[in-house]
Parts: sequence; structure tokens; C-alpha cells
Amino acid sequence: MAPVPISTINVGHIDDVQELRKFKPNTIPQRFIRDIQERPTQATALISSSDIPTIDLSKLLKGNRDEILHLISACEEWGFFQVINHGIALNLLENIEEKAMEFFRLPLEEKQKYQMAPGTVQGYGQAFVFSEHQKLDWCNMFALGVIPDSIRNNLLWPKKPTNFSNTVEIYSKEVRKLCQNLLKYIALGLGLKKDLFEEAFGVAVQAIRMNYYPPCSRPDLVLGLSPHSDGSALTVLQQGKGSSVGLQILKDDKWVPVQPIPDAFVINIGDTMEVVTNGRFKSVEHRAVTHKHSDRLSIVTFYAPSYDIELGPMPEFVDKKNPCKYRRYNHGEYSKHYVTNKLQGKRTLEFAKIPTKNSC
Ligand SMILES: COC(=O)C(/C=C/C1=C(C)CCCC1(C)C)=C/O[C@H]1C=C(C)C(=O)O1
Ligand SMILES: O=C(O)CCC(=O)C(=O)O
Ligand SMILES: [Fe+2]
Repeated sequence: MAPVPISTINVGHIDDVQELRKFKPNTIPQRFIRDIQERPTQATALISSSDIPTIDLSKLLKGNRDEILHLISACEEWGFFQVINHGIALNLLENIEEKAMEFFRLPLEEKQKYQMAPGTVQGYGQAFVFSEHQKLDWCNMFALGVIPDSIRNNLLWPKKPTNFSNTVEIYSKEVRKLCQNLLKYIALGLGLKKDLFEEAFGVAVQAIRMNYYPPCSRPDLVLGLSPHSDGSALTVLQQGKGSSVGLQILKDDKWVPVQPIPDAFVINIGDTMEVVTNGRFKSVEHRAVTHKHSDRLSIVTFYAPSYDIELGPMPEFVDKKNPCKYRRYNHGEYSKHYVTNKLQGKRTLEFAKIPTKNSC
């Protein structure tokens, strides 16, 4: 079942952060100011961001055993890693960034032709806002469902800038192959048959989200993106060239910044992989912070099971020592649950959890 829009919610007035920045550069409306405990203190990480694993895809493709094991430990220990030598043409990475920035630079009236309806996640605006009292993120987003056709809203694919849609299509095909390859090597690394996850997920759903974070005069008071885990199986994130550091991941209760590696993708394990591996892999909470003087762009692809698919911990990950931590559910239902709740840490995964005393 596909996510359904909610039509009767009152999200209140949502300021467009680029317009705020342009016309009132030193004003932060109250709705953006976080409660003290949510504010982004300096990431005083004991762990430095350089410890986040880097995986060399070209080594995986050659069947390098050490690299495959490195991939598995990255999924188990971090839930996040960066991929280098991924084989996707660098000019395609540049093109998608350029198109995204051309879009964000359009006049507001043009972008508003593709306005995200309240309670939905596709189009231009702020997703995951469900009440007029909810805090807002210091971010403008533009999101589109890409695959399959049934999740596409053709009215939201912009006519301007030229070649935007074409670039998204080409980019999405390449990123899809990357996800398929990663899932294959994850399966092999776990000693399982290579197509296990792909077969289990059916025709995977794929969506793209472009996040633009303008500079903010008080980065200590706001968040670029609220803490959350992704509901996907895998998420592929491209950090804009020259963008400030902004992504932080929660590791041992500390926010660790992810230092961009030029031309690399950041990959994270989503809730679906946590469920199917019965918690062996963790979908890690992450957030984005803003910067006083520089802006930031991220281009994010969510790769998730088909909405028709029933999921739960795979038998390969369940035994007496590791009883089922999650129930079986339909991914369309999970998706609907995910997109109709605000981003709040790992709260959405509660949907699938079963009490510790019980098992499946
Ligand atoms: C922070 O997470 C998201 O924004 C997100 C949204 C994805 C989607 C779109 C932008 C449009 C089409 C539908 C879809 C829900 C995939 C995360 O994606 C995850 C969450 C679920 C659930 C999922 O399947 O992917
Ligand atoms: O911009 C970022 O680095 C984080 C984006 C993100 O987590 C998301 O879009 O789900
Ligand atoms: Fe995310």
C-alpha cells in the first residue's frame, strides 16, 4: 500500500528558509529555535569522523575478501560508511548537483508550482510537519518518487531547470545499480546467497530528496534536519562539493560529524536492513546541522522494498540466542506509518518492534 496524503492537518505558517536568509538574514523565527536539549552543541566526538569506514567498491567487485568483511563490519559497527571508486561518472555527480542548485535558485513562485502538500513527502517544502506547534528544520527540500511509476507524481517533476528530470533519471539508474551491488556484497559477506535481499525486496522503491541548507546566523539554535533513522533498506547520500560539514551520526550517544570525502557517497543502513537482519545491522540515527557562513547541499536516494512486500527478520538471523526482535509487516504499511509521523530519532521503528519477552 502506498503512503496516503493527509488533508485535514494544520501545519501553520512555514517560512521558506532561503527567503528568510535573503530578506531577514539575522532573524530566526521562533518555530526554528530548538529546545535546549535538542540544540546542536559542538560535536565533541571522542571518535573522530575519520573513523567512519571507507569502502572501496572496486575492491568489492574484484571479490576482495578483506574488503567484503570490512563492509560487513561497517554495517554492524557503524551503520554508516563512505564508498569510493564507485564507478559512477564524476560528471554525473556534478550534473545532479548543478541541477539541484539551479532548482533551489529559482524564484520562490516557480518552486512553489511544485509545492509539497501538507502531510505528504513529495515536492518542494518541508516534509514531516504535522502540526502548527512542531519545530521546523533550517532546510528547503525537494523530493520525488522515482521508481516504480506508481509512486511518481508527474505533476511534481519540474519543467525548469532544463534537463532536470533527465538528469534525475540517469542518476537514479546509476545509484540503483550501486545499491544492488552493495546488497549483493553484503549478502555474500554474511555467507548468504548473493540475491537474497534483492529477491526479498521485489521491485525496489526508489526516491530522491535534495536538501538545501542556507547559512544560518545562529547555527547553535537550529537544526538543518531533525534526528531520524531512514525507513529505507539503504540510503545513498551525496554531499555537495564545497559544502560545509553538516551530517552527524549518533555513535555511542555522541554526535559524530561525517567529513565529506571528495566524490564519495555516504551510505547508511536503513530500518529495513535492521529488521531483516534481526538487529545485527543497525539503522543509525543522524541529523544535519547548519553553518554560519556557508550553505550546504545533499542529494539523498532512498532504496526500499516494494510496497507489496511482507518483511520480518529473515530466518538466517534468528536462533535461540537471537530470538525475533521485530514482527512481520507489509512494507507499504510501514512506509505509510513512516511518512505520517514526524522525524523523531528511531521512533518509527517502534512500529515493527515486538516486546522482548515475545518472539516470532
Ligand atoms: C527522511 O526520509 C525520507 O524523507 C524518506 C522519504 C522517501 C520517499 C519519498 C521522498 C517519496 C516517495 C516515497 C518515499 C516514502 C520512499 C525516506 O524514505 C524511506 C522511508 C521509507 C518508509 C522508505 O521506504 O524509504
Ligand atoms: O543532509 C544530510 O546530510 C542528511 C540528509 C538525510 O539524512 C536525509 O535526507 O534523510
Ligand atoms: Fe536520513
